[in-house]
Amino acid sequence: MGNQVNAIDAAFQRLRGEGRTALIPFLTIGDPDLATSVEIIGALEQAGADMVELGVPYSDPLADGPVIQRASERALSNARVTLVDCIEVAEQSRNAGIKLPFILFTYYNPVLQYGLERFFELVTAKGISGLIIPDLPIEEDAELRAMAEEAGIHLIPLVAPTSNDRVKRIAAKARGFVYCVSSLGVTGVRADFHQGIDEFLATVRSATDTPIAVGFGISSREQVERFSKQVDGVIVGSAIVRKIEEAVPLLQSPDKKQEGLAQIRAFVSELRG
Ligand SMILES: O=P(O)(O)OC[C@@H](O)[C@@H](O)c1c[nH]c2ccccc12
Repeated sequence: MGNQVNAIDAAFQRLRGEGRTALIPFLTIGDPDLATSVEIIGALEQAGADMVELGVPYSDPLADGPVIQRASERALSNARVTLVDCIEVAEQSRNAGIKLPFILFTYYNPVLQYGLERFFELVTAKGISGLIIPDLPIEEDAELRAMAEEAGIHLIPLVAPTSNDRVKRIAAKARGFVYCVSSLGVTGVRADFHQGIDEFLATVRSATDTPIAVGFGISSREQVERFSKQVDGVIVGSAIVRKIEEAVPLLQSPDKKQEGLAQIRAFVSELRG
């Protein structure tokens, strides 16, 4: 896998040529069930998403606000979704013809429980191009980083407005993109962002040639546009997960599922503009 062009890099190159900013949705896999997650990923692609964060539900999502916490609870209670299930959803989505680059999003514990060696055997050649582990700081990620590089999977770091001098160290090692967290605190829709957000994004931009993306709190077209001038990608999670939550009754009734998927597609199309 080492010498192949990573799909995330290819996507950013294409977007740069088109003068566009990547729209990167996040969803919790297994919410409301595994088969529906494949269909939702298809709807995200149809709506114009450029890559997608596949969230592994976790019992203790410390960095998540109430919307994503509820999504994890639904996935864990309905289908007891595991790390393996999430990687199988990635594979099923590929087999369904979905081309989006996949970024596996997981807290560190499920990976540790599964075992690093086994984890990388599991994810290799399953169509996963990136990995985000929000609670694995660069000071502790050497072993996992080496294994990710070996597997041709980009370990995507997060930087927060408080990272200060760490920004340069984090950005220098970044692969895929640097995930710039727009605000302090947990995930969730916001009306405004960290007061120094513009300087922060400029600092990250000047610290690396790797693409940078911003996430946390983004829920509208105008917010996407506001950031599009400063970054290469915009990540939207809670606002989309909330739409999925609202659509769950439709998604779970066979004759109304398409209507539920259409609602999600319409919201993401609106974000994309
Ligand atoms: O939900 P928001 O505010 O749109 O932010 C993106 C976020 O959902 C996604 O990237 C994510 C989900 N869980 C996380 C935990 C930490 C950092 C980021 C995340």
